[in-house]
Amino acid sequence: EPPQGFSRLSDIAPDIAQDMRYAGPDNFTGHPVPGYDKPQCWLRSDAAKALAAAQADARAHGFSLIVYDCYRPIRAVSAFVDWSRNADQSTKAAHYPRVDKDRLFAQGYIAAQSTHSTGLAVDLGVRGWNFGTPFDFFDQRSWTAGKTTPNAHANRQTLVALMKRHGFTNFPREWWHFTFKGAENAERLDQPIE
Ligand SMILES: C[C@@H](N)C(=O)N[C@H](C)C(=O)O
Ligand SMILES: [Zn+2]
Repeated sequence: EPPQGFSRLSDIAPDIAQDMRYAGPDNFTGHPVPGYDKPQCWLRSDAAKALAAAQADARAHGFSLIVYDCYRPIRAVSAFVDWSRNADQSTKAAHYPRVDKDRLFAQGYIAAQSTHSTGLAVDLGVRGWNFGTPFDFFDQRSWTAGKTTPNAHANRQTLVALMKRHGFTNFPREWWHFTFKGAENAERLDQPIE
């Protein structure tokens, strides 16, 4: 069960697609991440309701959201730190071709104290849209205002504007990462998603 004050996004917004990357091997570590025992999006209920409103807004404009990560247990963040210090480079080409993996935290692409652990951050895109780079491609080309095609730039701007209308702020180094109001000072949790 989600912690007190949290909801399963599937209960609040069942038509938002979920591709929970850290629950399986298709992520920058190349393995399922500790703490993600089920491929479910959990969020603080206020953020989940705001995301449901964003999805209704998106639908009214002819598109639909897909989430990649929501609440992230602290143990998962610890696993990311351990991964950044090990010698495995198998995901470098797909996820961090121009950054040393042990610099990903210092460069801001992964947080050692993540707002995801509060349940007030979400990584997402739009079904069928091209954003110029894939989710979790840690590179200047993924910066929201970074160099990309006109279409991808327009898609990023549309997503940022949509999310802003519903209380979410984009992280300028990752077009996919958004935080809801209050995320910086909220409690971080370690309950696994199970
Ligand atoms: C790792 C990436 N998906 C992400 O969420 N990055 C931010 C900075 C975080 O780890 O909180
Ligand atoms: Zn994120």
